[in-house]
Amino acid sequence: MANKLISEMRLPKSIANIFAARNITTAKDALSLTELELMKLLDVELSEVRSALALMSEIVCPPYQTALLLMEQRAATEHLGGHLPTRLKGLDAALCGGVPFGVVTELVGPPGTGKTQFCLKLSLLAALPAHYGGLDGGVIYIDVESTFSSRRMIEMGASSFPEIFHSKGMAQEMAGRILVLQPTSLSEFTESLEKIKVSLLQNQVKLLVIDSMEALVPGGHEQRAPGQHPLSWHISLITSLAEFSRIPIVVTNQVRPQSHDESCLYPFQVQKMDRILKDRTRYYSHIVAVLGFHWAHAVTIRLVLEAKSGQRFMNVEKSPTSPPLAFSFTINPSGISLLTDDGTEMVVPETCNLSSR
Ligand SMILES: Nc1ncnc2c1ncn2[C@@H]1O[C@H](COP(=O)(O)OP(=O)(O)OP(=O)(O)O)[C@@H](O)[C@H]1O
Repeated sequence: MANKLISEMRLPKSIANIFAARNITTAKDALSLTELELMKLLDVELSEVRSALALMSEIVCPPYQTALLLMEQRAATEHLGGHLPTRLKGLDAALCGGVPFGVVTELVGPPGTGKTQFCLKLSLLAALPAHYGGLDGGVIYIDVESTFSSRRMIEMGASSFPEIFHSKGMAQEMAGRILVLQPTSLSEFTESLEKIKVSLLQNQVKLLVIDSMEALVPGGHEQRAPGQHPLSWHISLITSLAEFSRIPIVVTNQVRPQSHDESCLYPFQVQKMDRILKDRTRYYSHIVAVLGFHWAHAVTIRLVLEAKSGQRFMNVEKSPTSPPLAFSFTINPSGISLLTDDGTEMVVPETCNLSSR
């Protein structure tokens, strides 16, 4: 902005010409001099200098917004916002209604903890007719690990919404709204993403699932220079897709420790749970998201799924609306169920302290 040309600022011609004659061509050139210096240099009255500077400042300053204006804008675009309710009462309360539109939500955890089960249920909920609380839309499910199971999804539907799934043709209709892509390589994944903007519009997509990103880059946890990660382009595209389409984007991943030192391990990687409970902050403080810092910052909500001693936990590890909370859950024919709607607040002051590493 400061490099804007004075000749394009519609100053009175007389003073604009003097600036040009003194070789003061940009707003930056003029605004870095004092009023007195300008008076001397341009040989004009103080009042003329002041009005020229005022006009330039107005043009080059980024526009400010009041909190009231921001609130009004938010209210006006509320219909573009919103949430996909997960139907897990405590989690929806923590997330102010469910998985938010327009941002990336990450599910992380080791194999078998329920990430895919959660994604299948969310897909079903997005495809469900609006009068049953769904989004009545299409879903694009990028199934990198080939773990998508339509049979399991219909089982979840029939157990959770028997009135819909037992009526003739509804299971087929719901399943028909979910487009499954199974890229087998990073280049196929790249191709799918390149075409996705059009598919989102054509199929009235209300949810995009990627299960999982990390599976695309073996050794993706290795530390690389910023911008050198093989998924850098994909990460930027996914965040911009979320903003552009205003739909929820859910991505599954794994997290790994940066070192083999046990103090840097994630709770699910530590054998003795009591050690974690004693010093939970220590374990959480060293998390490094498997796709690195670029990804860590691209994610607005991170839910960590873990299983220990036969018990499963879902932790709200990063959220703009909730403190770190832990919910215990089970997986049953209808999908994921919370054992209690009240989450346990976790004392994890350094949970989001990824960048400090
Ligand atoms: N019908 C069902 N009833 C109860 N539990 C089930 C059912 N189907 C699957 N599960 C449970 O779901 C778990 C698998 O979850 P899921 O496939 O979501 O794991 P994941 O975290 O996605 O793993 P990965 O990273 O390997 O893909 C299994 O441990 C199994 O116990």
